[in-house]
Amino acid sequence: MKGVWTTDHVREAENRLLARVPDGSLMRKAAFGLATVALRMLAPRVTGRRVTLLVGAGNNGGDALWAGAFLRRRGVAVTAVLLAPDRAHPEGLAALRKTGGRVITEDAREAVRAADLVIDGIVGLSARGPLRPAAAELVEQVSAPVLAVDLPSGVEPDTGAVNGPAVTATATVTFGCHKPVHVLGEGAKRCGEVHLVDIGLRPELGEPDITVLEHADVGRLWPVPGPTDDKYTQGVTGISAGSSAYPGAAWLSTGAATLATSGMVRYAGPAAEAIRASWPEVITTGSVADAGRVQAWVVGPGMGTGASAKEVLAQVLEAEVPVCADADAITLLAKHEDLWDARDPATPMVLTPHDREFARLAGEVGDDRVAAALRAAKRFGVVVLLKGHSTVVAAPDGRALVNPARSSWAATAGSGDVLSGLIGSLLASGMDPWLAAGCAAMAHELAGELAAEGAPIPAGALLRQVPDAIRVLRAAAEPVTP
Ligand SMILES: NC(=O)C1=CN([C@@H]2O[C@H](COP(=O)(O)OP(=O)(O)OC[C@H]3O[C@@H](n4cnc5c(N)ncnc54)[C@H](OP(=O)(O)O)[C@@H]3O)[C@@H](O)[C@H]2O)[C@@H](O)CC1
Ligand SMILES: Nc1ncnc2c1ncn2[C@@H]1O[C@H](COP(=O)(O)OP(=O)(O)O)[C@@H](O)[C@H]1O
Ligand SMILES: [K+]
Repeated sequence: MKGVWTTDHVREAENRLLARVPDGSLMRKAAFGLATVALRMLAPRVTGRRVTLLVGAGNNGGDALWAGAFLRRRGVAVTAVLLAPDRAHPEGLAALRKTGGRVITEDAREAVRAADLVIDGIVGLSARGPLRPAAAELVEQVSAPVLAVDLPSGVEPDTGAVNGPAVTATATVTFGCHKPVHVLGEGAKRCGEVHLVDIGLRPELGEPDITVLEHADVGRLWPVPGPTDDKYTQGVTGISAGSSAYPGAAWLSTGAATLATSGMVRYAGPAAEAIRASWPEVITTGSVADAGRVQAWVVGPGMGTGASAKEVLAQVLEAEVPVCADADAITLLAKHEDLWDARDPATPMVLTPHDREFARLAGEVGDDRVAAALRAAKRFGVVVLLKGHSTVVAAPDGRALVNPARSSWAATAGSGDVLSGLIGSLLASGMDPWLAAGCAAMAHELAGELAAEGAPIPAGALLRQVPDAIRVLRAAAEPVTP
């Protein structure tokens, strides 16, 4: 598991650390790490290569200037462009000048265009809003790879939102810990590869604000049958989905539950015949009332939002087993407040809205997706999985998890139906609902990537890769044998 801390918490931790280490030592440590990555990006030839530093008013610029001094010692030709000449970090500037670095304050376009590598030290943790015009104009001239200091300037550090001109980095070097910008939304894409430099901050940081699961975590958590298990002990998943208009949603969701865990899947609804034909191992019935016992329900995909769908949803909620409510079930819950009364608040529930469904339920998502999901989770007393390129999973107790996608191939019609089936099967196994949603999000994204191999895919292809995704996750959890 990887932890992520908000800028407020990073700053508090930094202040505690700064109070007990010699002046300037943290910045030099950070800058040395930055220079090391810069050298790797310039390799194999380093001497004589041209690095241009874009230097802003604060410590982010200070990091860039100190890194410039380290690069000078390795024979790199370094030019610093000072965007706020009167406020450039004095010690960093002195160090760069001492090593023979060039410093300019105007006519910087040529230095930017001619660079083999540009280091973005415009703004870091204190950034607010997009790049200002002078910086934006220079950044537009860049054609070389960009190494961002702490974060790509112009991106909001705590949300990853991009609301105007911002740097797109080839790589980002961050210090002490990951921050939200590195895992959330557009910002995460703008970071490129993120390198973490240890500056001794970890002991000063408390519990992370956001958790990012890794393959090995999910591989360890994925339920597998043991010697004493049978088809019932592993949890039976119930799927209440589909309609005559959308039988495909039922097929995708049921298929995902069938492939995700051993045990048993029951389907209840109008697509029973189609389900039986392609998933013969699924026990099918026409209605939730006739379905028999399940340990978790998935409800919503393609079920419609009319009176009969509302009735079905109420039956599912009254069953007092964990529920994953997706798609039309979310719209129904937003439309009919009385549906919430059917639910025992102590029974786990996962809602899986995309942005428009979220808006119906809890208002516009806005820039801060983690805060929005946490707010809704608390208000409704449920786990909220907010879909997107970075999937956010928030629990009512304040836990937040982010699954940043490495590609966007999963953004295809019906892929959300697959996700709901995965979540349902993990809930049926008894997994904590917050983890169930997080593990499912990772398996889903990985299945999409395995299926796509560089070309668009339908949701059915993503579904077929679920077993391979689970294999990859489980393999990551295996101890390495020498
Ligand atoms: N503390 C530590 O121990 C360590 C810290 N470290 C480093 O310090 C960095 C944080 O440094 P910091 O706090 O000095 O602020 P920083 O982000 O450089 O901003 C400076 C000023 O920029 C301005 N500005 C704001 N928005 C802007 C925009 N959109 N476009 C243009 N300008 C904008 C605004 O000033 P304004 O012009 O508004 O007066 C703001 O005050 C951190 O990211 C890491 O790199 C490392 O060395 C490790 C040890
Ligand atoms: N840009 C994106 N990058 C990666 N994954 C995405 C992106 N957009 C959507 N997804 C994922 O694709 C799925 C789409 O779900 P949803 O919108 O409910 O589709 P549908 O209702 O057609 O099944 C979700 O798992 C979501 O997280
Ligand atoms: K930066």
